[in-house]
Amino acid sequence: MLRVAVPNKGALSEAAMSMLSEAGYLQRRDRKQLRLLDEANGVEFFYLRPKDVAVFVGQGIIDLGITGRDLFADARLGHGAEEVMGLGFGRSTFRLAAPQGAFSAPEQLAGKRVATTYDGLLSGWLESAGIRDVDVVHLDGAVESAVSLGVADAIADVVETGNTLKAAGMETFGPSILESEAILISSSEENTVSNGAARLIRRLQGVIVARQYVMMDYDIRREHLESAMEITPGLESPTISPLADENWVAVRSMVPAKDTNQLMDELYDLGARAILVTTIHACRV
Ligand SMILES: Nc1ncnc2c1ncn2[C@@H]1O[C@H](COP(=O)(O)OP(=O)(O)OP(=O)(O)O)[C@@H](O)[C@H]1O
Ligand SMILES: O=P(O)(O)OC[C@H]1O[C@H](OP(=O)(O)OP(=O)(O)O)[C@H](O)[C@@H]1O
Ligand SMILES: [Mg+2]
Repeated sequence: MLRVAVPNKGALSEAAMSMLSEAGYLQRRDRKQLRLLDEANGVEFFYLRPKDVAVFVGQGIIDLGITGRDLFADARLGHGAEEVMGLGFGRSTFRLAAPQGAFSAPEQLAGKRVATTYDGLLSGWLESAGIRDVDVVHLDGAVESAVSLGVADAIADVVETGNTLKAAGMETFGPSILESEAILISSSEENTVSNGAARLIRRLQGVIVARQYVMMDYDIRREHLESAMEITPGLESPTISPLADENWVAVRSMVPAKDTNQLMDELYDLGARAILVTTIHACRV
């Protein structure tokens, strides 16, 4: 039986469960439920603290898990587990921040105190950046208050909209330490090719593609077909069907959802007509 860890609370929990539901797996209804057996799919789900997911998968107790790339890096597992793929939700950036004007470069942190919830991630980055003698202060949350309360000179934290930092009168400085999103991790490479795991990975890939692509249909005169196919090359290659009027063909192609309007404008300018866009409910790529 494949064992899969899912965040039980926090920023990633709901989105992780709805992605698994979309992929055809049973998910818990009760927020207090700690495990759930999906017998039909041969998977047992364990609902764990997102920070602990990496630990269980790293020790091989659980085969696959969903967590944040920043949380995974923070666990500093070395070869214990590996990232299989990004899941396209829970995006954030891990940044240094301090009161406006206090610091302009991370090198200035030598000899200073930096508060964070992610000490493993921060210490690893400071080491690799060659910034020594930084006092990393561990806090469990509300890190933005650390400077005004006098326990630190700067902080390192998750930034999504930047509203929390702004409200605390702080600004980011230095480079982005990590671009994070929800990821699928695996306890070993062999594990990802076992029957149940390979199927779960394929299903999640299908959900990601169904969310990122739409289906575009249009009619175009034959002489413009080649240029049109350059605009909508599709995943493999577009489907071309004959029309009753033999000067025209119908084209069907998957295109990135975010480019929809731009592509419709380009196709229209080329002479395409009856341009239709439909969402993809599910797919296997
Ligand atoms: N706005 C956000 N705030 C916090 N975490 C976010 C945000 N957007 C995305 N994430 C991601 O969610 C994960 C943090 O999950 P976690 O459950 O620890 O969040 P949390 O809301 O801080 O939970 P808690 O504070 O209860 O520990 C990280 O991978 C982080 O990058
Ligand atoms: O850039 P923003 O969109 O403002 O989001 C980032 C903030 O959200 C998270 O805090 P959370 O609400 O999880 O509280 P916590 O610090 O107590 O964990 C994170 O730690 C930042 O404080
Ligand atoms: Mg938090």
